[in-house]
Amino acid sequence: MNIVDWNALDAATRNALLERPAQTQNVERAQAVARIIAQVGQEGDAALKRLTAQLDGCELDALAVPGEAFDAAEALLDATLKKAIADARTRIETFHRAAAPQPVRVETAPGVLCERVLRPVTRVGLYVPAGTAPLPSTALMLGVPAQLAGCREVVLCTPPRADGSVDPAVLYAARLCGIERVFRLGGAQAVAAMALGTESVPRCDKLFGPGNGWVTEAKQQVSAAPGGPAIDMPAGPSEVLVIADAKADPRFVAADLLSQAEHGPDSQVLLLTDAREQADAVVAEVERQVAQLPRADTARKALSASRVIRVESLAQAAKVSNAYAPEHLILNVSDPRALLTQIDSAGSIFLGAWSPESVGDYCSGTNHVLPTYGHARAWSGVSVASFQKQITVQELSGDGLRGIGACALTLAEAEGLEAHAQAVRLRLAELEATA
Ligand SMILES: NC(=O)c1ccc[n+]([C@@H]2O[C@H](COP(=O)([O-])OP(=O)(O)OC[C@H]3O[C@@H](n4cnc5c(N)ncnc54)[C@H](O)[C@@H]3O)[C@@H](O)[C@H]2O)c1
Ligand SMILES: N[C@H](CO)Cc1c[nH]c[nH+]1
Ligand SMILES: [Zn+2]
Repeated sequence: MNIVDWNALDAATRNALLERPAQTQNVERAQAVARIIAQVGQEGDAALKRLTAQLDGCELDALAVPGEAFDAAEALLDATLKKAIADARTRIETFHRAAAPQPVRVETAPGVLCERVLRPVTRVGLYVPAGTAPLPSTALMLGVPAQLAGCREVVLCTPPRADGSVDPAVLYAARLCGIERVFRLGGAQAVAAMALGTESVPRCDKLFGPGNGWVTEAKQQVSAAPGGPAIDMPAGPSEVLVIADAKADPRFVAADLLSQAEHGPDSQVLLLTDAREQADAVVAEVERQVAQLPRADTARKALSASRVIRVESLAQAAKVSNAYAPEHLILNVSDPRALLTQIDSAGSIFLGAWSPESVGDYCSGTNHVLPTYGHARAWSGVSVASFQKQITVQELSGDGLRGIGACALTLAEAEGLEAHAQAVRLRLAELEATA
């Protein structure tokens, strides 16, 4: 890990430094994903089975996980893990319920009632990654808000293991969220199946979930197609940016950086510090800790695109962080609340020494499906609102229309839209005649 001084760099080098490794457009991958989507569209289940054999090394008779596999998964898991999944689920539900949008009902003028009602997206498709490692926590992060929103049909896809089975913890977490329609599908083919529908997999209105470059590319392609499903956001390879001052414990900082580096070779981790010794200490500590990780090779690949940047002040660190817009931001500084006021863009923020990013991944209660690639500049993480439509409603009494009708007439006439004006004028005349 090289250490660089932000203030010694020219503008072009600074920009290059804040680019994601996976951001450069991968034309070959985009074309391969387009071919996968086309195959699924043309051949349905037959293409899904062939692609699963090719890409996941798994021959499948049926794509759906059989009902008895859920019971078997529950029996197989040890009690401590089941309790951890259930406890995490409870906290995720507590936060998401509290943060859920509320209906609105307000009179904007006498006799003019405006409302917002909430309706679930009817049929949603969830993707739970399992390439590098199965992520049952992601099943909770998607399943809980889908359940709270009241989505009527929820299907979940996750890559199968070579023997055709699915990680039992994923099945257990899915069932805790009321999901029993699980398909043994991964990558772009899973996304294509949920977007287009096949003999087995229902076509979904909106797709959710993180994944590797194949999954993210596929989500973007299917949502861009005419009539394609909506997607939650581009939630690609994990990222963390840590801002640490001289007081931060370099062991904690290094561990936090490595926690996201171990996700995949194209993950990216950054450290910004205003303390020269802190940068040196963290680099040394990362070297020490990475060697002890089972996923040392993966983490080392991610570290090759990592950044350690010295800044002149924490205020400058906040500006650099805002420009990068990280998925996760850790403020490991003496007064994190003060620094928080200077942060504009991040998926999720962790304050102080005792808030490792890992707790957000699993069990503090916030959602871990978050925008990457800098999309945190404009997107938010998954929430109950992501699974809902917010529909506005208005109801006017005769007096209400009398009160605001002239305003509508003036604006319609100014826009030259006579039929708009007429729809108001006719009613005003009728009210006049019957008064
Ligand atoms: N942003 C977020 O909120 C968030 C949350 C959790 C995980 N993540 C990220 O999700 C990703 C999970 O990736 P993963 O690989 O572990 O699992 P994954 O399930 O996303 O991908 C595995 C699938 O990729 C497909 N695939 C692999 N190589 C392929 C190839 N050469 N051609 C076509 N398809 C291929 C296979 O079908 C396989 O089933 C990681 O990058 C992790 O950082 C992000
Ligand atoms: N850090 C990931 C989101 O970028 C989520 C996750 C799941 N399990 C562990 N981590
Ligand atoms: Zn993680």
